Amino acid sequence: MDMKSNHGAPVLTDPAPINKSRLGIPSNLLPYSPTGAAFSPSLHLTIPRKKPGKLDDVRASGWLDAMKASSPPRKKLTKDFNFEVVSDDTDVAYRIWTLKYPSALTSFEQITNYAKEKRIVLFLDYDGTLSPIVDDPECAFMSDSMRSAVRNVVKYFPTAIISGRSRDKVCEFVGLTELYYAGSHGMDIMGPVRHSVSDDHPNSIRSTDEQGKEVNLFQPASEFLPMIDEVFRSLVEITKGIKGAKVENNKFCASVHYRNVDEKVIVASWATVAQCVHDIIKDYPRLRLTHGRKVLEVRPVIKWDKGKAVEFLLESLALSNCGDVLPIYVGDDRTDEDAFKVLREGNRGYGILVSSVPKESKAFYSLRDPSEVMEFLKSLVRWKESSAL
Ligand SMILES: O=P(O)(O)OC[C@H]1O[C@H](O[C@H]2O[C@H](CO)[C@@H](O)[C@H](O)[C@H]2O)[C@H](O)[C@@H](O)[C@@H]1O
Repeated sequence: MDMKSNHGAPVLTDPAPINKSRLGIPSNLLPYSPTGAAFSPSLHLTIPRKKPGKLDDVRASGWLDAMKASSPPRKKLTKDFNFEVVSDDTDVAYRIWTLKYPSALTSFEQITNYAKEKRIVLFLDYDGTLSPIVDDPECAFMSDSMRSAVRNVVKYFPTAIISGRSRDKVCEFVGLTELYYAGSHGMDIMGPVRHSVSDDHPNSIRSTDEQGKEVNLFQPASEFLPMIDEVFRSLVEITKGIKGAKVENNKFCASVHYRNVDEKVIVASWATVAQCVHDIIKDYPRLRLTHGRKVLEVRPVIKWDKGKAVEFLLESLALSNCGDVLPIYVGDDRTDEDAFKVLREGNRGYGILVSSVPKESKAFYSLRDPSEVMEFLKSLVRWKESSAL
């Protein structure tokens, strides 16, 4: 992989927002959907207008549709996949879906057959993958059994956790030192030191980890730190009257959670959250919005994402461009699709989507939930141990 052309300088895209948008909405305010996730245009909310025309901004730009789509109703899910099933038949729909995205557990032999003679590198998302989704983001703890599964897998396979959270926060949740961490959707990578071109990048600095080990800290969006901080504070201020809304500082991005906001409460609905975020970021053409699971994420307009982070880490580990390397990425969210895409399009490895409902994805395989992720990690360890005998 050519680090100079691919990673050396994350290029800032054109900050000029006007005339590139549909409906005259600045491009940074359009829902960012690199994978073409389906947003239903027919979803409709009855919401009183704050100011004439105002809520039309977020509705027309698709924000509300995308917010709805972050937890789609059963009917919609089955309709998206053209399943002629009634809404209660989610299990049937799921089983049909797994024809396209087979379970990584039932396909385990197929995966390991392919992995024979190859070095597996593991990339794991955190929320919804290693820890179950919970109402309070501060309480998304990883179970001890999951921690022990990760600790064991790390003994055999180079492993990195790539999260939307701040790197410090995800390190604190995971509490293991033997692996690599990338926070802020890959915009804050603490990886191994390697005397390669990536180490010479201005956004790359030598540092030491908590154990005093020399590491390479790569922060391609470092110049955005003051801006994100300012926006974080404005978002806290503007949403403080919205019951259930919560703003999280993820260092190089800010996340506005609406999981606990009542979707239909007239005075403080999802539409109000969307409008508040819109009102703040419309003045920041160098920031854009992405959608996660009941969360709006404000992040810099740079060409950097979890997919780039995977490529960067493979390069740092000197495992890029090696025919005998099999990267496996396990994740549950839209932002993980960037990594699935990199693996699929480069024909390099497998994405595994964690989902208990049918979803379109660039992944190859699926797992239902974090407990299946744990089972998969344990299976990898058993396989490795038995093949070493
Ligand atoms: O890339 P990830 O590690 O999956 O992080 C993505 C976001 O995860 C967190 O939010 C999600 O999980 C919360 C806890 O289960 C849940 O309450 C929330 O609704 C989910 O969106 C995290 O809080 C965000 O900052 C991350 O960006």
